[in-house]
Amino acid sequence: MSQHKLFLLRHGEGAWNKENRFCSWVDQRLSEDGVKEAQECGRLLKAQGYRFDLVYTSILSRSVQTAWLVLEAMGQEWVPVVKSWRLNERHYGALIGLNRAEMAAIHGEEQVKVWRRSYDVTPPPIEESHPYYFEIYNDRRYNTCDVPKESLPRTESLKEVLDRLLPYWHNVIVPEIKSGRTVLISAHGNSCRALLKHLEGISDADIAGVTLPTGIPVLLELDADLKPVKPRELLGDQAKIQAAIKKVEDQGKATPAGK
Ligand SMILES: O=C(O)[C@@H](COP(=O)(O)O)OP(=O)(O)O
Repeated sequence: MSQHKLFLLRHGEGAWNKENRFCSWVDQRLSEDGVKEAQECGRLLKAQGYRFDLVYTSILSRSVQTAWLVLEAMGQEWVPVVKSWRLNERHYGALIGLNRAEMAAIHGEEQVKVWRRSYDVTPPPIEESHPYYFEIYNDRRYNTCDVPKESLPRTESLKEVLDRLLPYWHNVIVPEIKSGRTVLISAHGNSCRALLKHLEGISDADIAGVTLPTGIPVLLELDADLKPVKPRELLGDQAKIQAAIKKVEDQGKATPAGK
């Protein structure tokens, strides 16, 4: 029997989603379309009568901004928003800032798919010579983490995302859900995929086929042990959602659709 509703949300479109660049730990704000997606998401959730008690975000602006816009559109601005680096997007290492289509043209679409969607393949780490290294690690938000800055990742597979996310899930989020609070997690494509893998028991192979579009809320209905009682539901116009998923998948093609 469904005891709890949990909502996962990949933030609205960010500036680098539009440019088809791996954004990861670079702090980009939402694009104009991303702002609209987040507001639309809030309007949809309000129209369907949902109410949140707590919102969790990463410490990247695009997920925080999305949470604010959703709550504003729902008229629930008072709801607490709690942030943790453990919900950050996957650290894409040396791939950060690179264009996916250009990478596919150089390394092949299959390699780009392996980097983006496989469970346990780790891209090369980011080095100090990388153009975004100091922008990331000199940012004072990374002084606030529950691990020393030196221990923060320099690259991650999806498995490593799950490894750093699960302690936060179990110790911080689970007790709130079990105490009856309705939680929204406003995070990222891969941090949400990692959590979905855990909650739904998706195999290492099958997680490669799971892609989340921006700004679309995912509803999970969970039993008392936080096991899903039915398939996840992506809320909204299903034809538009399928088109949005295809658009994200096609970002890894050498010549993305529309070019
Ligand atoms: O890091 C990024 O560029 C995207 C994910 O990229 P892909 O795994 O889809 O390539 O993360 P998000 O926009 O959810 O923060």
